Amino acid sequence: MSTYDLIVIGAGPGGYVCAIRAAQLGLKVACVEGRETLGGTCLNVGCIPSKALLHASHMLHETHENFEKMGLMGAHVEVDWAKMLGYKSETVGGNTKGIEFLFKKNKIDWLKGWASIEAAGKVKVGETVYETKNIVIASGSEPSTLKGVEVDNKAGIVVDSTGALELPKIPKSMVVIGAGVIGLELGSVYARLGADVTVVEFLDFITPGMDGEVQKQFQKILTKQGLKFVLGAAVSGVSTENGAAKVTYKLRKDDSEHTIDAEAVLVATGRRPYIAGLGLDTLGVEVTDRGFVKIDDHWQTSVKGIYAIGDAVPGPMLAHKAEDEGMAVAEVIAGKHGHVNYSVIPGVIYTTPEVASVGLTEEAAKEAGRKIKVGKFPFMGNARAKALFQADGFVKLIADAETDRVLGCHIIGPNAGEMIHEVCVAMEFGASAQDIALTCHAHPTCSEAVREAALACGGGAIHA
Ligand SMILES: NC(=O)c1ccc[n+]([C@@H]2O[C@H](COP(=O)([O-])OP(=O)(O)OC[C@H]3O[C@@H](n4cnc5c(N)ncnc54)[C@H](O)[C@@H]3O)[C@@H](O)[C@H]2O)c1
Repeated sequence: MSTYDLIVIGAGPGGYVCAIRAAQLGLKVACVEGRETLGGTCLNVGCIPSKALLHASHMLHETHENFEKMGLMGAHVEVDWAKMLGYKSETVGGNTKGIEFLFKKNKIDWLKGWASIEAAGKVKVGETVYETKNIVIASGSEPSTLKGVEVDNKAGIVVDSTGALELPKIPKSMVVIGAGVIGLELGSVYARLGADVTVVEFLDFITPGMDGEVQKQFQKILTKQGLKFVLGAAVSGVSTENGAAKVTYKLRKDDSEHTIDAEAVLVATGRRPYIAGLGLDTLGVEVTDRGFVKIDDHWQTSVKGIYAIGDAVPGPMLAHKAEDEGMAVAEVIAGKHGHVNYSVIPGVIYTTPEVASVGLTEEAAKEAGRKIKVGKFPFMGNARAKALFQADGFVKLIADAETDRVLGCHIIGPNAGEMIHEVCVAMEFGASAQDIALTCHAHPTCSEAVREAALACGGGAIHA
């Protein structure tokens, strides 16, 4: 059997991107994937299917809430759930097939099955042991479990993010446990589809790690959209009876116990690395106390020739962070320089409006003792956002008080997930807020709000 230069374990965004880049650099590459289709969590049961449902439910919301305001009259649009799920599956299928095509084009062997590592240089799939010079672990993550809560995606009552993508019906009521990215994206899907959604969150605020002002405004916007929030509440158990669920939680402020009944419960309390079965213990690959694979500056684990990237290693669990690491580690293995700028990794919540951020929050900057300027601009002053009925948010740009260098940006607004990239590029180039302010922005666009926030870091925004 021929020897590979690289075997990548896992064909999610980290793994498949790593395999493609390594093949482009002339390496002989195989990628092991046990799922029926390539693309990992992101394409199969994560980013992509959820975006299809977010889009469809947003369209529904537009017909119900905004069409009449624009003079678009007519019959009330109804949901055909089976058809909507079909659209979601087609979106997924088109993308996973695309990766298969890219593998063929780049002459990457797809080793079908679940891998374990016998030793450095030996990967076992089924009964076959493959020889390779290098191994990259890109095995991703899985939903974490919660004590007292049993997820059963098949039954479709208490589900995790995977089960929430194909509930048997649109529930009349839903409890979402955890006000993180998954809980709020999928919670807003079902709220728009007509469910009465209550989000129960352990902390006293939503979206931990985000800018404080963004958290508050985002919660207000979601509340206006019909989501209810119970904050400072620890869920201690969920029971099911007669096709419905009862969620028990304790308020942290007074330890009082409460319950909520719901037709469906989404458990969205985080994800954990998926590395069971790889045989890392036997190999002596070190892991952190939270179960992430330990790596050095070149993504190499404690065992030479075995690398790890993506959700399996510490850092934000984001597909694009995994992709960047995948490309970088392929470069390193090919003897070149791989680089990831961890201070410029955007984060996006794909609700409507979207929430996007990059770099330092105001709180983190202050905690680090940095002197900063904050330039804020509300979308109320942006003509385009107003025409889209999405003017409730703002752009907040953070710059160094002395050098004016851009340190971070936080946006709630229409297509914030697209807009954030102008700031990412600016940060990569070490730009100042003035550089953004002096850059001509097309009118009328939502991106003008980014320029206005940059102007607000200096002489002042024009339309504020
Ligand atoms: N758009 C995106 O970029 C995107 C989309 C989906 C997932 N992801 C990533 O996937 C990972 C998992 O997402 P997530 O939303 O599940 O996790 P998360 O860590 O973002 O949020 C989980 C929330 O659950 C709360 N929680 C934990 N235990 C609780 C309890 N007993 N009762 C009440 N609340 C409790 C936590 O305080 C936290 O706010 C994240 O790293 C996220 O960034 C990203």
